[in-house]
Amino acid sequence: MRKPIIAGNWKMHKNAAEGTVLVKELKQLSAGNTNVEVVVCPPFTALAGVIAEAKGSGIKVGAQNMHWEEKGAYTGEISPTMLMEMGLDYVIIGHSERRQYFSETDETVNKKVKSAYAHGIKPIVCVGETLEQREAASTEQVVGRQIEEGLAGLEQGQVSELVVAYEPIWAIGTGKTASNADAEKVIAHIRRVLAGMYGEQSAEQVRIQYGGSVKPNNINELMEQPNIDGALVGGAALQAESFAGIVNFKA
Ligand SMILES: O=C[C@H](O)COP(=O)(O)O
Repeated sequence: MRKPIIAGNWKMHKNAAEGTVLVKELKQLSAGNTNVEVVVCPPFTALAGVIAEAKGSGIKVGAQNMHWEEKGAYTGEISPTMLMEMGLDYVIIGHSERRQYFSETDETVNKKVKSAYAHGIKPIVCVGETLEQREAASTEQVVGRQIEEGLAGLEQGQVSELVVAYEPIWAIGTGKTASNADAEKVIAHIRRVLAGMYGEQSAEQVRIQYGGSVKPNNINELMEQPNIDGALVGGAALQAESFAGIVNFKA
C-alpha cells in the first residue's frame, strides 16, 4: 500500500518570515492527519526557518533544486551536502521550469537523482509534456524517455523510495487540468516504464503524483484514480487554507 504524498512547491514565493507563518498555520489545519505525507518545498532562503517550525509536526521539508557535485566553482548553486546538513527530507528535481528556463536535461536530472540518494535526500522527479507534444500524440513517448533517461542506473532499494511527479506543462498555473482519466492513463504508463526498468514489484512501490492546477475542489477525484498517489501543488500551496484543503482530501 503506497502512502499518499502531497507536496507544496512554493517556487520563488515567500520570504523566510512568511514561510514560517505558513507552516505554523498549516500545522494547525492539518494536525492529526496521518494518512498523508505532507511536504513543503520553500525557496532556499526560507528553508532554515521552515525546518525549525516543522520540527516534530510530521511535515517534511524539501528543496526545489540542487547541484549534483558536493562543492566546486559553480557560482549560485547549492550542493547536496549543504542540503543534507540542514536535515532536508526531499528535493524536487527536473521541474519543467528548471528544464525550460535553466536548460536542465534528462542527463543532469539523472546526475542529480543519483547524488540526492547518495546524500540521503529523496528525490521528487518531475516529468511532463508540452501542449505541442500532447497534440502530436507523443505524450507517452516523451514522458517514457524522461523516465528512462532521468532514472537510469538506480539501485533497487532507491527505486522503492522514489517519488515521480507527472506534470503536463500546459496544466501548470493555467487553471487547466488533465482529465482524471488522462492523468491516470499517463501515470499508469509511467509505472509500466518503471516496471520494464526495475521490475513490477519495485514499480508498484513508487509513488507517482499528479501536478498542474491541483486545488481543493479537484483533489478528491484525482486521488480516486488507482495509480495517482498524491499531488505536487504550486499556486494552491501558497495559502495554508487551500493547501490544507488539498492535504485533507477525502480518502
Ligand atoms: O510544482 C508544481 C507545479 O508546477 C504545479 O503548479 P500549479 O499548481 O500552480 O499549477
